[in-house]
Amino acid sequence: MLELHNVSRSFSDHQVLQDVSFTVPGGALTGFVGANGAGKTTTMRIIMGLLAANTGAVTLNGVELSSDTRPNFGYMPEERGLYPKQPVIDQLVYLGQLHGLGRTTARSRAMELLSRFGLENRAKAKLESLSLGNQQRVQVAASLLHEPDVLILDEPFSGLDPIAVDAMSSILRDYASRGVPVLFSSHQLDLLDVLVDHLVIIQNGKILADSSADDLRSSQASRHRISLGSDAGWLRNEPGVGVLDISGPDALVNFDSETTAQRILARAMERGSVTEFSIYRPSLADVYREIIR
Ligand SMILES: Nc1ncnc2c1ncn2[C@@H]1O[C@H](COP(=O)(O)OP(=O)(O)OP(=O)(O)O)[C@@H](O)[C@H]1O
Repeated sequence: MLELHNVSRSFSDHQVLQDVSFTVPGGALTGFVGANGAGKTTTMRIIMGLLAANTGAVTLNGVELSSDTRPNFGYMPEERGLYPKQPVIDQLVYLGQLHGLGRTTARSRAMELLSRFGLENRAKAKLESLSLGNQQRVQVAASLLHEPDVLILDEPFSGLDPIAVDAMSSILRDYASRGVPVLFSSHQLDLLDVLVDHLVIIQNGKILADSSADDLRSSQASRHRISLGSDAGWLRNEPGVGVLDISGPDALVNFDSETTAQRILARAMERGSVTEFSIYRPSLADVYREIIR
């Protein structure tokens, strides 16, 4: 398990991270979300040791990180680090060697990863000749070459089409299933909903949530989605009903009790047709919007 303990960081007088503490469990995919400028990249760079924290510590399995332990990290930075004009395989072999692999091992690891990502036929192509999705896969392959103990990825899904998103998701899930902590940032909340096991939410450099996805979803009051044959505006005047949204005949509400839910169902049926009356399970996108409000 990777843990941040009260990490703070300022640039001049701008405090970018304030007492940031969270966990990235092993064997789980952890999503890291927050608005532009919230502090995600800064946090990841501190985890990687590319930037120093002013205060606080980062530990892996309880041991504070030093430059000796960080080489086992895999990192995909926001500013992608590969050379567009160089052949894919040459760059991967070179990076593998930088991580201490012998040339032959680096080449065989690189080819193994490329074939796992369906790119074995593009090994000799220049990076720039690949589609964005395939370039992104090569970037991830570069971060996996040395079989890292921790994987940190800055927006690995940005700019990918749905097929490439699926491929990237299965690569990350596969890697996490080895027991490795995987942390990735993303602005795609719908994707996080299906992908992550654990979610960390950051806003203005402060952590607002650090929980399993299931706990976060169940932390929200249960809601009901109602669709009627006519305008649902009357629900606003009913005691015990909290209206979250009404749009013509459709409403999203919460009830103060099951008794209220049953009373409203009966009232709705008296008034006309009821096409939907169902419990609505909040998505992580709903939870995120609720928490940052
Ligand atoms: N080297 C730096 N010098 C000064 N300010 C910086 C530096 N690096 C980051 N910042 C500031 O820190 C804040 C957080 O930036 P950061 O890149 O960590 O946010 P982010 O959550 O990754 O944003 P995005 O989603 O847009 O990538 C921003 O206000 C940014 O301008």
